[in-house]
Amino acid sequence: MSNTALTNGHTNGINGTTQNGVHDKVDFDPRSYDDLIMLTESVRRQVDLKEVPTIGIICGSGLGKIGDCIKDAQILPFKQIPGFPTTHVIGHKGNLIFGYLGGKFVVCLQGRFHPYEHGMDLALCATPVRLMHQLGVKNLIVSNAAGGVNPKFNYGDLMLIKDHIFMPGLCGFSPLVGVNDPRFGPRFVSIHDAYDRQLRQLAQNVAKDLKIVLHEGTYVMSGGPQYETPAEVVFFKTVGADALGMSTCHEVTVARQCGIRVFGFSLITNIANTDADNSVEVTHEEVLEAAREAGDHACTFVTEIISRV
Ligand SMILES: O=P(O)(O)O[C@H]1O[C@H](CO)[C@@H](O)[C@H]1O
Ligand SMILES: Nc1nc2[nH]cnc2c(=O)[nH]1
Repeated sequence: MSNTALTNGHTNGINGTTQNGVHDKVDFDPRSYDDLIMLTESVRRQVDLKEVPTIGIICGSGLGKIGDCIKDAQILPFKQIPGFPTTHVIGHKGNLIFGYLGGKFVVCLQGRFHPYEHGMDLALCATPVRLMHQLGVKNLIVSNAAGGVNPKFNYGDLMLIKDHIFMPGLCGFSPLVGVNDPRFGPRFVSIHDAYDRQLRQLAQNVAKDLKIVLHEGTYVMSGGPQYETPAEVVFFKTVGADALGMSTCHEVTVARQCGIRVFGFSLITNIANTDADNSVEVTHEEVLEAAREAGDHACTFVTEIISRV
């Protein structure tokens, strides 16, 4: 089957009307397990699940090319998924894609929800990970565009995420706050091994074979949407950051709560400036341009990792 955009069972989202009897829930509560099950059932009804998708992918800003590489793709726009908000960030297409990559049946989020877009409702923004878990995902590949802090990093490099500093999470904005339904996973989640060691080793082997420069480092998620001041970049550098972004950590936290193994990588789209006397502007256009240039590269890397998982 060639790539197919699915238009049956249309719904307009959280507050939308539904057609074809697909979903009659008007309000979606991201902390309700029952709502998650309804969301999952709606997706199952709209897609022909040929196999259980055991691998999930989340595409970062401008990295939607990874989703475009999927074969026999069934494309479900976010607006057809009840409970999913819309994504407003340019470079995030807003599709849930099912199909084959690296010889495996995968589910891919071509676009993500950033907390700054949705009133810092991190549970809502991480709902796609809970959906993936319900669908059978065991391994999650998360990607993002990030500013490089480590002086060894260059524009266009890839960084494997070894660990993270989840700034909103440290300030009480965690997707796990609020009443916890134990069906989502434990109340207290150990996050010491968030980025799976075996998958990191596998990725290093892939990078070596493909002759790709792959750094390893710590990703910091700030709340955004503003980029960092030079003083903030120095602060993050001092506490151990190698790359800066505004996503990923909430998704990884939820993935770990439900027992999904995680592999994450950042594409270094700009070099973060530490000197207030040397004004260097960062723009989202620049971020997207870097991601566009690295699209094929990232796609080959992810495809090869998946084929070896
Ligand atoms: O993390 P992703 O989705 O790649 O997006 C990154 O790019 C945007 C800024 O240019 C921010 O949203 C930042 O988080
Ligand atoms: N916070 C943050 N996010 C980014 N996403 C891409 N580049 C950057 C950056 O420099 N800072």
